[in-house]
Amino acid sequence: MIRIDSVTKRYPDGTVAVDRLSLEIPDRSITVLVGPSGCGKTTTLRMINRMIEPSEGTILIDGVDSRQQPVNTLRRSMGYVIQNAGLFQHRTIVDNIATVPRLLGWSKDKARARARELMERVGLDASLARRYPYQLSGGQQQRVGVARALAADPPVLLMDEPFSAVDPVVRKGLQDELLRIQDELGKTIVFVTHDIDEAVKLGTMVAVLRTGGRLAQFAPPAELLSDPADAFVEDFLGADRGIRRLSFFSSAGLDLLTAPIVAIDASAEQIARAGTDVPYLLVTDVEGKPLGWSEPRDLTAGTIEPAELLPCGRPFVAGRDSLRAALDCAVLSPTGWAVAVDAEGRAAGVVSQQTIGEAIRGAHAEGSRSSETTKVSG
Ligand SMILES: Nc1ncnc2c1ncn2[C@@H]1O[C@H](COP(=O)(O)OP(=O)(O)OP(=O)(O)O)[C@@H](O)[C@H]1O
Repeated sequence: MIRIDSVTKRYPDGTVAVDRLSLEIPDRSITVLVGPSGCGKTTTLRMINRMIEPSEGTILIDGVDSRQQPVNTLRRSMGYVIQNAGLFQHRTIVDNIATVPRLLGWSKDKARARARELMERVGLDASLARRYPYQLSGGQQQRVGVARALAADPPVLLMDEPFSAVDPVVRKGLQDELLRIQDELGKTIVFVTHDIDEAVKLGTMVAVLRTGGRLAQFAPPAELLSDPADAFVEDFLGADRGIRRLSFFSSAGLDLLTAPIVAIDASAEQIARAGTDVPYLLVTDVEGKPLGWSEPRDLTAGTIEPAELLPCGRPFVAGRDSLRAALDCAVLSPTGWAVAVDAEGRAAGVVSQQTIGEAIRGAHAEGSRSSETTKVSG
């Protein structure tokens, strides 16, 4: 839908912010522009909606040169979200969100109804509708910014570091919300960030730019992590690239053991049978939810005290979470074994660090034969 074709931006003082950039931005997915400060991300984004005009090259929207469209029509087909949301301080939340529909000539009632619907969609409580922006937290304001950009249902969303000013917990919530909205609405999103973790989490495709506005690599995140194009990209991805790549491998194939799991009301015979050739047993409550670890010889039927067990730590959800999540659980576990649970939080099995290590080696070997890796949650 959006094709950037050999675009250069030279500012009047001679600064080349973007240098012969070509990118095919796929429809209905999130394309992230990432790179160090000053590498031309914002300039590129603003050239898409013509807030900045390219010096050379063309930008095609649905195959048509963007310069052939009236600039107002073009901008209304592209929602725009910036850092700190950029809300109108003298307007209520509902009227901020209704801005573009009102400009398009919708009645006040219809525009406000649409705004209220969008508040719900971006996770804002209806009670905030009559407030003013200064009466909202940073994260809430950012949600209003997203709702405002979506108000006229534009096919394209341009987002310039929208979540950079909020704390990491709120930021994660906003990122998850964006992925959910994208799943539901299927917008074409171009997202600027300088945070590679955010790029890897959100991007279907990630464009890494280097200073001087040149493209270093354009690839899906899994490929970026497995095959960085050069030393610059490798450096930008950071030293823990290998660990991060594990987020793309599912825990579904892990060999989970169920034998070393006993319920708190287990009989002496059940404990003896479970503990024959494992160093630790996982004790669960009567519903099967993990309570903690114990060496088999320390367990006596009928007298198991949850407070005396070794903590079992955070479990991973079997099949849903990634190998990275499974490894993290094992590394943090006092026994070196990770606990897998089902969607209801009941123990689904246990797995040792060693088995996870073997699965990782297998996944890497498989991954190097096929680049068909998709994102896994957790
Ligand atoms: N109006 C301008 N006049 C001259 N140079 C400019 C202008 N706007 C931006 N630049 C320069 O162009 C280059 C790219 O700027 P741009 O804002 O696109 O980068 P960025 O990657 O978005 O940076 P950041 O992550 O710091 O926001 C920088 O060197 C910047 O100083």
